[in-house]
Amino acid sequence: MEELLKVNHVTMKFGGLKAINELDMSVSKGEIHGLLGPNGSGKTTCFNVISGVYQPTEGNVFLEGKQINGNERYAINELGIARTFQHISLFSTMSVLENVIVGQHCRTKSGLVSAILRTKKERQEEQKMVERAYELLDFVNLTHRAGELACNLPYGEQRLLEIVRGLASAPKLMMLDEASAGMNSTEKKDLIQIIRAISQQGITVLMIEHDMKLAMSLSDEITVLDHGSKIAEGPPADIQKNQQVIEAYLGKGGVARAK
Ligand SMILES: Nc1ncnc2c1ncn2[C@@H]1O[C@H](COP(=O)(O)OP(=O)(O)OP(=O)(O)O)[C@@H](O)[C@H]1O
Repeated sequence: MEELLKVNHVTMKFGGLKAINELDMSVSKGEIHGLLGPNGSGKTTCFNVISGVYQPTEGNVFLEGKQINGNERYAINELGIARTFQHISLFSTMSVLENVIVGQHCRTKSGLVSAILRTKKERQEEQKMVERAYELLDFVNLTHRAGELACNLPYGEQRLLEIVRGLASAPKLMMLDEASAGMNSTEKKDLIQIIRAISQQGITVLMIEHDMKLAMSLSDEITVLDHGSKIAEGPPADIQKNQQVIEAYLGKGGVARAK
């Protein structure tokens, strides 16, 4: 399959700590790729490097063969990468609809002058953005919440709103950082359908996930980190029986006890 994202020999140091250590990872176009690993193994740092929150200490990140590290976050979003955050990061005092409209910002064409003068072109574009925002809200069954403040939504719906805000930028790659965290089992079932539907739209998904069942059932490919290094990669069936992965999660003592 054609490669969409390439993480090439990336190291990310914080002082003396190597949060990521010479990581190579490849995500193919169209796949759902799980990024797993125990707490503190470097998953979120990896997301932060890919999305431009951090510049890697060493190595490079490529999207469709083009180097993207060195760019600002907004530029990386414009190039086609959207993400959600482990700790929900919405514009909490804006409405649900406004949050999705803001997400489309990097795809708007009208410049500052037309925005101030509110030209016909600008009004038409605004109308299109509202229509598209409603379509996206409908996609995650949040249309009825459009006028509410984002901060008033229940936790699970805030997570969905973060996803559609990301989708609003029409990404090639959607990165989900623990999208199912704090969701109940019904919400998780809905989330699984939503992630599959995102993938069916041709958007590649890279997701950090602590719910093993969810990660194993959704992912086409999985990369596992431990202490900042890649310890395994492959399809879920291989990962589930990989001894190094089992030890990373359970510890050697835990493996012995489980036997
Ligand atoms: N900005 C930072 N400054 C210093 N250390 C950091 C920073 N960000 C992450 N770290 C450290 O890097 C290591 C990897 O953290 P990271 O959050 O990437 O792990 P994770 O796999 O996402 O963990 P979790 O599953 O608990 O979210 C940890 O030891 C963490 O304390």
